[in-house]
Amino acid sequence: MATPKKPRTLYEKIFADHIVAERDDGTVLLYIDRHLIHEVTSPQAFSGLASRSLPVRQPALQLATSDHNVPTTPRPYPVTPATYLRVPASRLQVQTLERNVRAHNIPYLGLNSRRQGIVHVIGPELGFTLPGTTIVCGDSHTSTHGAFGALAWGVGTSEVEHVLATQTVVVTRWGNMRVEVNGALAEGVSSKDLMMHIIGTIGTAGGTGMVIEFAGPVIRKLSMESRMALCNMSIEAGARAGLIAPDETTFEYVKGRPLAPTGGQWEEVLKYWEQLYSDPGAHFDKTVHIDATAVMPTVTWGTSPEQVVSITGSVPAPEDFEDPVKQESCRQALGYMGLEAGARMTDIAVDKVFIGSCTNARLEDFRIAARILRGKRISPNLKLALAVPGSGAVKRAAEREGIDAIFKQAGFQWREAGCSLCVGLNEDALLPFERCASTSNRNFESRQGTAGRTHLVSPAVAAATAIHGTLADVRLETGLKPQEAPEVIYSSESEEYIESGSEGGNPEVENTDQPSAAPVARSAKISAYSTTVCGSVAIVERSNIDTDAIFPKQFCTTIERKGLGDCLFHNLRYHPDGNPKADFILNQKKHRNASFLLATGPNFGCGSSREHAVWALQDFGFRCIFAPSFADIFYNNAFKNGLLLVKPDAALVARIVLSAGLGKEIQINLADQVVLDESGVKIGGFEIEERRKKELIDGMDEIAVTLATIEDIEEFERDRKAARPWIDESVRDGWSSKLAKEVKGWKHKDAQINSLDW
Ligand SMILES: CC(C)[C@@](O)(CC(=O)O)C(=O)O
Ligand code: SF4
Repeated sequence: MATPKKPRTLYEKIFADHIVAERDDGTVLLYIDRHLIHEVTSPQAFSGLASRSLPVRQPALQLATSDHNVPTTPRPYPVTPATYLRVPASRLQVQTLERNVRAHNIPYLGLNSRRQGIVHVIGPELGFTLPGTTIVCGDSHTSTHGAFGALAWGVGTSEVEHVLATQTVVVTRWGNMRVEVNGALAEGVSSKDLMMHIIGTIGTAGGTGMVIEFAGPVIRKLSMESRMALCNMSIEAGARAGLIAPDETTFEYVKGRPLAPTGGQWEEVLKYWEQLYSDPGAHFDKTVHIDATAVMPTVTWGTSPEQVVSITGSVPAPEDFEDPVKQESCRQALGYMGLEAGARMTDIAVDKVFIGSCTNARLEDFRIAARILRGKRISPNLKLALAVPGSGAVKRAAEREGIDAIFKQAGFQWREAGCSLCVGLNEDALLPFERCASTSNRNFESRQGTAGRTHLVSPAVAAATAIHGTLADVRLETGLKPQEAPEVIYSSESEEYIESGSEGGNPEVENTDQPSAAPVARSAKISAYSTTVCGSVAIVERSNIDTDAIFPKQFCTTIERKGLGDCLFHNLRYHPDGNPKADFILNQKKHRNASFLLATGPNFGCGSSREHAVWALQDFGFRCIFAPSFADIFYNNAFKNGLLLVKPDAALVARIVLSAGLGKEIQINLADQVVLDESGVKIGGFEIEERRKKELIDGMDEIAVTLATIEDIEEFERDRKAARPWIDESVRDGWSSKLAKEVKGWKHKDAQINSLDW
């Protein structure tokens, strides 16, 4: 009798189908079916490839677009980046991408394409995103694509280079987390509110090291667009990826999309996709139960996506939190946001309203907002109400329905597609101290503009807010009676919702005692870490130090990876006039050459995948960062560049703080895993995965290691072609026939989708 198969989670199933090789060091080489590329996180990867004279292994499995830097003002077609992009750095970044995609024959939807848009909006729209596939992008919101039952996650630029060269990435196995949502969402409450409620419940590090599968009756009822908004913000909960098992809603959405399988292959594919669910009895390391009925329109009051409150609530006070770290974060956030504890959310006046971003710039979002805006005018106190569709396709579809007219009549500006005010890399940005209700995903300090203040909201709340000029309860606007639910207090991780699995444990550190791989011939090693490192320690008393704080967005337009030290903590370090802030630690003479940074709060490096944060820390001179915990993408990025990250225990923190307080230096010896005081006396030890330690000490070149076993990839590609031919064929057919025809019919046909000669 055959032994029954161990029940597997959806994540485990997709993962298993993409294993190219399991390495002795516990890592897995995973095949990537789809790679999305944008202009901000790819230039350094392409230069890396060029310096090795390597080709892109699978051009047809890439999809590139320019989205972050592009102006959203009217486009004078045919658009020439040289004149349309007025900011030189942005122009250079877009032109660099265009040069790279041309050189490597990568499908590209640029400014002249009617399908150009935010990378996470166009992937699904085109049918590039398919259930059961693995998808990566140098962008943390790649989690969006998990809405289709695709294993999709954000990677850093080093990994982008690895994917371009090998169509694989090196990963460790992540944990399984299930967020089960029961009850029902009330009217006026969206998946965005639900996700902010979840983040408020589990915290911004609640999903660290985990893939979150969203399940339960509420999820099943959500449209694909709402599922995308939900999965999009999984990264704001710290998760590696968000996942929803595909179902009829998914298949319906995918069917007929230009790059989706067609004909007889569709039936074949469905058979495979219908197996994509977590088996009954599959093990989850952690399960969170959410009662959707308790969710109200939810908004953020602070500078971290976990700092949420329902729209009927008020701004909390530091004393409302038990945890001293949270108290301090609250104090800092209130100061930054210019808010008084106790103020009612609906009394907070805003200067700007933004409906857009990869979270909420899809047709459904604009339909919902239009229903509220119809026949109304925005409040006179608003300086700007901005509607930025996520893609050209969303824009045209909305225009066909007359949605643009409703927005314009209400006083909104109706723009061309792009990331826009989500990150303000183009000209759409907040001025200092301006307050914005934004449907985007990050309320980090200075994210939307230096010293700008962001409140994250749903599209419905954004529309109601635009009308009132203050944050507004959309349910009152639409005549809905707010449900009588007790207010949820998001004071600390609400343990009663969370159930731990029987095995539990930290997935990142599993397999640490595996032997390491034998050294392989290397060509471009990262810096070795073979000797004791000494230096002074700079202490930053903050939690959730996000990569927007470490490397502010205005510098993300660089195509360099060197010389970024001056950008480090720029907004905290310098006044807007460029003068250093005397009280910031790195401006104090003794810390200008600091080698160590100690963050006292958890979740260092959360948020964006920008590897620039690591490059800047290193360029400043930091060799090691101490923090209670790190966000996953940052953790990977750091080690891939040779930056040591250490999670010290409380005793070691105390000793380091003591040394720093006395103005003394410390030393770290990685080989022995010890921290020493200035005179060489041990003040503590630390844990580190064996493989990470070895890589740092020996130096490593991951691409060379993978290329040394290229036969494994070739073999996997042969097997994959036999077992799941649709994965490649659907994109090849789509690009060369359906989309090619469409591009020909398009009057601005100059070079939008590269001529692909497959
Ligand atoms: C590239 C960058 C601006 C980014 O899109 C990257 C990311 O989220 O990983 C962001 O939103 O911070
Ligand atoms: S989070 Fe904002 S900047 Fe990043 S991809 Fe999404 S829309 Fe663009």
